[in-house]
Order: sequence, then C-alpha cells, then structure tokens
Amino acid sequence: MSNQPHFQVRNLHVSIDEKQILKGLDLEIKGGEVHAIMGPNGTGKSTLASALMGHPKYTITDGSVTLDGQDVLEMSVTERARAGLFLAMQYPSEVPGVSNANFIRTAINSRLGEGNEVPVLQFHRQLVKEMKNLSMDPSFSERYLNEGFSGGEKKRNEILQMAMLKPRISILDEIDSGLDIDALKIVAQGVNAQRSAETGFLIITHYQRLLDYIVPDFVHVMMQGKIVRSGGKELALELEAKGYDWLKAELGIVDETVGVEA
Ligand SMILES: Nc1ncnc2c1ncn2[C@@H]1O[C@H](COP(=O)(O)OP(=O)(O)OP(=O)(O)O)[C@@H](O)[C@H]1O
Repeated sequence: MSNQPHFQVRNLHVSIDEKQILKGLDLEIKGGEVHAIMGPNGTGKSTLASALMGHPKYTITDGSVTLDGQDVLEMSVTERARAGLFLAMQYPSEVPGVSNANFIRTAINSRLGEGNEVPVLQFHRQLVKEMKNLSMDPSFSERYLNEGFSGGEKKRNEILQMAMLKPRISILDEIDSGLDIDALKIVAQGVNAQRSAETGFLIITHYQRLLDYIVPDFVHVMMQGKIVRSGGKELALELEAKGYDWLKAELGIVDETVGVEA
C-alpha cells in the first residue's frame, strides 16, 4: 500500500460566533506536494488552519475533511495529531513548566501509541541532530516551551517539532512572519529537508519571498472564505508584482474579507 498521504477538503463551511467565515473551501493535497495559500487580511486563512486542527471555537457547518479516507472532522484534536496532521501556528503559545524536549517526546509517543514509545537515547540523538540543522542552541531543548523565546525562535521551534514528529500533512501558518533573512532561510531549509512523497504541506503566507525558498507546486488565493484562484508558483509572483486588486476586479469582488459579499 502506498504510504503517500491524501488530504481532501471539500466544500468546507466554518463559522465562529454565528459569523460564517469559510464559505465552501475545496483543497486536495497529496504526498510530495507543497500548496501555498495567499490572500488579503481577514479572508479566513488562519481560520482554515485552526478549523482543520479541530480548534473548538470554530464550528463546521458543512463540508468534509478526510486524511487517507478517514473522516478528520470526527476526530478529536489528539486523534488528528495521531493521524499525522500538524499545525505550526502563527502565534505559538508558551507553556511554562514543560521543557521543550519533554513536550516533543510526549507528542511523539502519543502519536506512536502505547508500547511503541521512542527510546530515550534515540530521541535525544535525533533532537540534537534536528536542532543542529536548524542552528538552534542546545539549551533550547531544556527551556520551557516557548517561554521567553523571541518571535523568530518560536517559529524555528515549530519547525523543530515538525521535523521530530514527521507529520503526514503539515500546515504552516505564517511561519515567515517575524523572521530575519537568515532565520527565514534556515526555517525554509528545515521545511525543504522534510519534503518527501510521504508528506504534504499547506503553507499560509503573505509573502512571495518565502516561496523563493520553499518552492510550491500549487498556489491558491483565498478571498471571502474560499479559494478563488489556483495556479503554479508563477501566480505568487504575479500577486507580488500586481497586488490583489486585478483579481478582485476580474472576479467582481467588492470586499475580499469574509464580511461582505459582492
Ligand atoms: N475568534 C474569533 N472571534 C471573532 N472573529 C474571528 C475570530 N477568529 C477569526 N475571526 C474573524 O474571521 C475573519 C477571518 O480571520 P482569519 O484570521 O482567518 O483571517 P486571515 O485570512 O488569516 O487574516 P490575516 O491575513 O490577517 O492573518 C476575520 O474577520 C476575523 O476577525
């Protein structure tokens, strides 16, 4: 059996506090593919990421999400992580009292299930190797999760978690925000090192610059809570050069946010 993930989002509708934010979003990610989602502020990109991971604030009002044919929407947050979904967040939270290393080891063991836990020595060897790849100081493994980390360090730490967990589908929400140029390159290299037929990526970004380093197979534009245009990497270049107005004009969209329909 192929080990390639197959992630399908169909006609997804999501609301928060009675406000409809996603309004029929379709997306399909297969193993080996990198999909980028771009779009103006307030069009529902982070909502998509949170809803896919099962954030309780977001209510799915219609549509389906499957990973390898399994119904993701029926799964708890833990079950989604176990199935191989991973979200690197725009604003990772701090967890005082829990060391970074322990957090990652617990997450890996939870994914592997009882009786299949990763041996401690093997875990630490892998952690040291991945931290080196991301140019992270070894002291970060024993520091409390994200506590006192700078914005860029938090983002790097998210990629470390991803590298250790080896998810089937990784959703990276604005991992480029707040990164200096060198850190951006290191983070992108960290992502590229994970690219394989056994993983798929969904990268949410505002900037074409990130996509120079992580070259996407598909670029999607989101407006009014759905994908309104898809293309190859050249679409990101076109947006960078021309902004979004031409696309809004072409599609007859007056307000691109989720609030106002044309
Ligand atoms: N917890 C919440 N409570 C109320 N409204 C929310 C909440 N989360 C999102 N929204 C609203 O949903 C809309 C979409 O927000 P979202 O963060 O998904 O957009 P985005 O495309 O990721 O924006 P940005 O590019 O600015 O990060 C916005 O109007 C936002 O105010």
